[in-house]
Amino acid sequence: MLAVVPPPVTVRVPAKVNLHLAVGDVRPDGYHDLVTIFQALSLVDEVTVAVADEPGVEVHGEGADQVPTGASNLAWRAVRLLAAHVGKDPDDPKVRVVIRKAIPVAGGMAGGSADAAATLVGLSSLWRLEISRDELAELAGKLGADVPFALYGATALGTGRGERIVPVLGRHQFHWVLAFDRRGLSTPDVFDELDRLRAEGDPPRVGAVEAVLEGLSSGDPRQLALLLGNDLQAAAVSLRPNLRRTLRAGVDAGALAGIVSGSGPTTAFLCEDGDTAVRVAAELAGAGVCRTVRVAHGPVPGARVVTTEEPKPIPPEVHA
Ligand SMILES: C[C@](O)(CO)[C@H](O)COP(=O)(O)OP(=O)(O)OC[C@H]1O[C@@H](n2ccc(N)nc2=O)[C@H](O)[C@@H]1O
Ligand SMILES: Nc1ncnc2c1ncn2[C@@H]1O[C@H](COP(=O)(O)OP(=O)(O)OP(=O)(O)O)[C@@H](O)[C@H]1O
Repeated sequence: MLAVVPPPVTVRVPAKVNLHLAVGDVRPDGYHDLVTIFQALSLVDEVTVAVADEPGVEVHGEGADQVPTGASNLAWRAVRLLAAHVGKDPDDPKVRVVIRKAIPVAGGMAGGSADAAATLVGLSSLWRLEISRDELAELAGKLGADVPFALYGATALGTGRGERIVPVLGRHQFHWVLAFDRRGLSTPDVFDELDRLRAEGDPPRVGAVEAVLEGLSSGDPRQLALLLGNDLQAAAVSLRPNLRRTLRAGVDAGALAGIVSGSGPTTAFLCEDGDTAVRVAAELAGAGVCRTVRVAHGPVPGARVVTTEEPKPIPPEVHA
C-alpha cells in the first residue's frame, strides 16, 4: 500500500521587540541574566516544512542573501533537534524547509529564533507529534534565548537568558514603526560591547520592570512610552552611531518614543495609534536615516500553523 505523504505545513511566526531589557552581569556560561518584557509584533516570517527525500533549507525575502542555508541555519538546527528528540535520524530527517522572511536579519527582532520556533511547530504538525507547547519550549531553549518566546508570542516576561517565559496578560493593541538599518549587528558583539562600556564607566541601566508592567496594563501608549528601556541600547549605538540620528528622527516625525529593538540595529517607535504610525513611517522613510520602514502592531500570537484558507498577511511595509 502506498504510504500517504502528509501535505506541507506552513507556520506564521512573529518578530519581537523588548519593551524593557535589563541586562545583568555576565555568567560563567558566557550568557547574561536578563529581565525583559517581550512583545510579539505583526511583522512575520512564514516557514513551510514538507516531507522530501532531498533535505535542505531555502530562504526567500528580506535579507535572504545574509542567511545561511546549511547546517547553521537556525531552522535546520530545529529540524535536527526535534528529529533526534522523537527518535528520527537527525542526519536524514526527510524534510525540506522553505522560509519566506520579512523579519530583518540580525536586526534584534529574533528573526532566526522565530524561524526555529516555526519549524518546531510545523514539524509537530507534519509528523503528527503529541508534544505540548511547554515541551517544545524546553527544546526551543536549547536553540537560543529568544526561541521560546517566539512559540508563545503575545506579551511576556522573560528571565534567565530570556528563555524562561511568563505570559503578561493585556487587552490593548500598541502601534509601532520599525526602522531597518542598512545591515545587521551580531548579538554577541553587542553584549560584549555592553560589558566593555560597563568596565570603562557606568552606562545608564533601566529601572524596575514593575513600572513597565503597570504601563502595559494601563493600555495607554503615552504612559508606556515613558517607560520603554533597553540596557543594550548604549552598546548598539556605540557600535552603530547613526542610530542616534534615527532615534531622534522617529520622535521628530511624531512617535511617542523610540528604542533599539533587542541587540539592534532595528529601532522601534511606539505611536499613539495606527494612523499616526502610518504618518510617522512615511516621514521616517523619507528622512534618509534608515534603509526601510515597516508599520506593525502588537501583541500578536506566537508561531502558529496557517490553515490554507487563511488570507496571506498584508505586507506591513511602507516603501522607503
Ligand atoms: C538580545 C535579545 O534578543 C533580547 O531578547 C536576546 O537576549 C538574544 O537572544 P538570541 O539571539 O537568541 O541569543 P543566543 O543565540 O541565545 O545567544 C547569542 C549570544 O548572545 C549573547 N547573549 C544572549 C542572551 C543572553 N541572555 N546573554 C548573552 O550574553 C551570548 O554571547 C550568546 O552567545
Ligand atoms: N533562519 C534564519 N533567519 C535569520 N538569520 C538566521 C537564520 N538562521 C541563521 N541565521 C543567522 O543568525 C544570525 C542572527 O540572525 P537573527 O535574525 O536571529 O538575529 P537577531 O534578529 O538579531 O536575533 P536576536 O534578536 O535573537 O539577537 C544571522 O547572522 C544569520 O545569518
